[in-house]
Amino acid sequence: MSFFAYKNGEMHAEGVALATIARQVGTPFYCYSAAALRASWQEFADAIKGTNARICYALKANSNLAVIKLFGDLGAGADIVSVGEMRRALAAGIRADRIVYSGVGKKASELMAALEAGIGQINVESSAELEVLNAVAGQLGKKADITIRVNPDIDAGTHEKITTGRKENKFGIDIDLATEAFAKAASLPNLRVVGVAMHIGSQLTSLSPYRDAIVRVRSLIQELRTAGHRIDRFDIGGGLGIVYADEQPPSISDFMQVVGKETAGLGCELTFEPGRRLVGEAGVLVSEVILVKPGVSKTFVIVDAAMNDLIRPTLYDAWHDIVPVREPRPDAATICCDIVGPICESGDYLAQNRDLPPLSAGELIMVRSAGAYGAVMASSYNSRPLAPEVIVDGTRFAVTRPRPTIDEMISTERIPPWMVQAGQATKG
Ligand SMILES: Cc1ncc(COP(=O)(O)O)c(C=O)c1O
Ligand SMILES: N[C@@H](CCCC[NH3+])C(=O)O
Repeated sequence: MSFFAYKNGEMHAEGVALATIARQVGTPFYCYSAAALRASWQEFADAIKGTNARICYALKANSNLAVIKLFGDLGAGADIVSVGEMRRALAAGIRADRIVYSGVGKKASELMAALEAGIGQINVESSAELEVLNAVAGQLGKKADITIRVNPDIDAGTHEKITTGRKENKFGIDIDLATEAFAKAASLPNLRVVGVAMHIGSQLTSLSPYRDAIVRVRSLIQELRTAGHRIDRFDIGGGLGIVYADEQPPSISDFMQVVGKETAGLGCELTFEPGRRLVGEAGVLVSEVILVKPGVSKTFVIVDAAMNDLIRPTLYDAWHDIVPVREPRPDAATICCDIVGPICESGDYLAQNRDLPPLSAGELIMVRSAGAYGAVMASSYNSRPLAPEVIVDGTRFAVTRPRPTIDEMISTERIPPWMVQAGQATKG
């Protein structure tokens, strides 16, 4: 079921026409469907029913407070990678003990903030981090519950910039060095090892890398137990893919079956950290055509969303489906065009060589599957205000993060006093 569909010739998010939102909020804007978010959550919830497993939503995919709150209310914990994300999870009402803190480079000050807040699990990724965390926990008179994230050296078969489980990637401790790390952790008085973690990459469309990685980590768990370590939790990470073009990602229930089969008999509580799969298809980016520029070799449709709003096309050569907000006639001719933004970079495009019905200035377009790694990766390059975020729920909609004004963007900056004085002197 699509939560973004044409009704009466106009693209709607659930019961709200995108053109209505555009009139009120301006363009570009991100729009999320609450029903779509609930539906993707439900798929996970159904698949883990009756098992010893929990879902910690990976905030990095979309850290909009309303989105986090929606999942939190449905029972999600959170997977965070910074104190900023921790603050967001807590502000949205997720209990600290349901938060897992991942990340390859946590600073002592961040670890301290996490322990002070009572974060439930810290996934440690290096021997150096074990020592720092032990020292910080000691200062606070606390014992930190940790897992050690291992790097199982498995090719996830995804884009090279978002694969994380090969030994040449910076993440986790090499599985071959893991026993040493666990022994070290056990010797540190302020740490309590509760399990093992992995995360092999993002936008995975095949289950075999998960299977292969779990098989490796499973034998590690058995070895660790033989060596006397208590391993109660197995954090599988996130990574499940979504549809951008014609991918066929596995269903959540097939994924859970594979995980269930490969972890059977281990007696571990499982943690899943899905991000993209929960939010990706539940969000779109809406933009207005500024002008159309026919060229000698191609036609450029210049829109008011740019690489600063959605960086995925230029960063990962990612393909996002783009459709006009006003439904084209079924027999409408198409033209091949590049959909580009106003930024001063040739890499500023949302799509290249795309066949679309002819578009004209003032028309709206919708970029699909933009709910994950869209707004969170936006910048204000070229001093462009961050696009606002809107959530639709049935026939209601609300702006959850407004567009900042230019004044708000520049008002926190300061010109050093000596420059102000020098300027006055020059003028004088
Ligand atoms: C440790 C960890 N967990 C979870 C995720 C979420 O990944 P995804 O959005 O692909 O589900 C990531 C990002 O890839 C991650 O680094
Ligand atoms: N930012 C990436 C995903 C990175 C996953 C984080 N470890 C994307 O847009 O596909």
